[in-house]
Amino acid sequence: MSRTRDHQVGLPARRAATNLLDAVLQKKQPLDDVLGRAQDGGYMFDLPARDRALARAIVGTSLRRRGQLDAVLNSFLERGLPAKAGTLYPILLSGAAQLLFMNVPAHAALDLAVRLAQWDPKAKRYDKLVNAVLRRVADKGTEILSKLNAPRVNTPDWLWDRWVRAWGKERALEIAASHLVEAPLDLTVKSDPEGWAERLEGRVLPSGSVRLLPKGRIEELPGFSEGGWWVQDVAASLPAKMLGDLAGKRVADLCAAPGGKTAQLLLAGATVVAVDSSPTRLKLLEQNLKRLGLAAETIQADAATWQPEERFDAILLDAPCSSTGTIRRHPDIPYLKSDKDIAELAGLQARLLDNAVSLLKPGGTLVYSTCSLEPEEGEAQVAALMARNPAIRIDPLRPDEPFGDTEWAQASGILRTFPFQFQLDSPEWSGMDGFFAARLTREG
Ligand SMILES: C[S@@+](CC[C@H](N)C(=O)[O-])C[C@H]1O[C@@H](n2cnc3c(N)ncnc32)[C@H](O)[C@@H]1O
Repeated sequence: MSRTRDHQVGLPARRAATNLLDAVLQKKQPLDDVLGRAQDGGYMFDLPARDRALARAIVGTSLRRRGQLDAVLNSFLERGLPAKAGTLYPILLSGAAQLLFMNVPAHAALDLAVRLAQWDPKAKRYDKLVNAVLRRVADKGTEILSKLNAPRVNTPDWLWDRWVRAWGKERALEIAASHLVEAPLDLTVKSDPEGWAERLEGRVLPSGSVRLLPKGRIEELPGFSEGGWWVQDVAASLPAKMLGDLAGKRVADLCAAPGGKTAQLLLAGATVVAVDSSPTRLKLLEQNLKRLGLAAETIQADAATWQPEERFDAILLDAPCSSTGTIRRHPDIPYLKSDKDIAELAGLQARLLDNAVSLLKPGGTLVYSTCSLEPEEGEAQVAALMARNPAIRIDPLRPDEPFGDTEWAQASGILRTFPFQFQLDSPEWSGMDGFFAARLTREG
């Protein structure tokens, strides 16, 4: 294949990556939304699987390494980035990512980036700038990178400051370092973890989850359509387990969609009422349960005000949150969320908690969880609930129950996980989402 033809072959994937980065970083759209749209008709709908995978890898690397890439680019953009330049910034960012972190040969990365600029009416007058800047990135970028603290510079200040305040500098660095590597794919299986691990070339984790390295579309993996398993990070599988054996119990799963925890509650023997305010997400939950051969009553309602006639033996409240514990999987979060979002979400979580408590039978159990590293959405939320409502107590994790003796169980009896935990033998196989969960009881 000639060099020109080779480059043309790589163009659609680069164009998709540029458009995806433009949507996330310049138009502030969540990556999952634009990728989702891509499947059914948007950015990548007509690309073969190999190009889709390449586009995703370019986008992931550009977001994970954005701080380093910006530092390198800025040192060659003497007058900064021109305004109103269309996709110029995503072209430079993704070009630098390919040169510095993806082993793409310089001639290919440069040629493709220049073509992308020429194709965009707003960026085309900067085609020579693209060529000049990326040439310097190829020559000098590695040297500049060697002077940077990668975990720190790839974490925006607003998150870095929060994590240092909450967890100290050492842990903040460990959290940030974990975000440089894409997360593995964890599955919760209905049964036979060893069998599924063998079929999917995965490993069984001590918790019973099966871990794989991400490969292609999830819907195409063996066992998906027959409902043998569902995708759920190992940390996300822990809160429902804190409710223990639920045989014969009536359980409300508030904020239930897409249903990973509903499925766990059903398999633990509960009769489940699954509540979510989003009709589209509730539909997804229904589809997921159907695929898994499970059934729950589903209700579309605002869980902050919902008042059914009967109270529940147990409640799981897996509240909407900033999701800063899932940045390994969602590297766009640092650039889309803010302190303001966290304050607003904390207000909603408090209202959800107050209503959840009112739905609990005396002596009943409530597990409150979030996939956030922010204490306002976890530890502080529970402390404030107990101050408002003296009948609520923490029912501490005991050393003799599953994972009660792990580093995730805190002295106060709550669960707190970090993305740098769960280290296996290589970074690609390691890590877990950052999660908070507390088991609470209502006395009287
Ligand atoms: C963290 S997700 C839940 C994940 C789910 N528990 C699982 O394990 O698959 C939060 C959910 O809360 C829902 N939600 C947000 N605000 C809500 C509200 N006021 N009432 C009910 N559901 C809400 C969202 O639609 C979203 O599906």
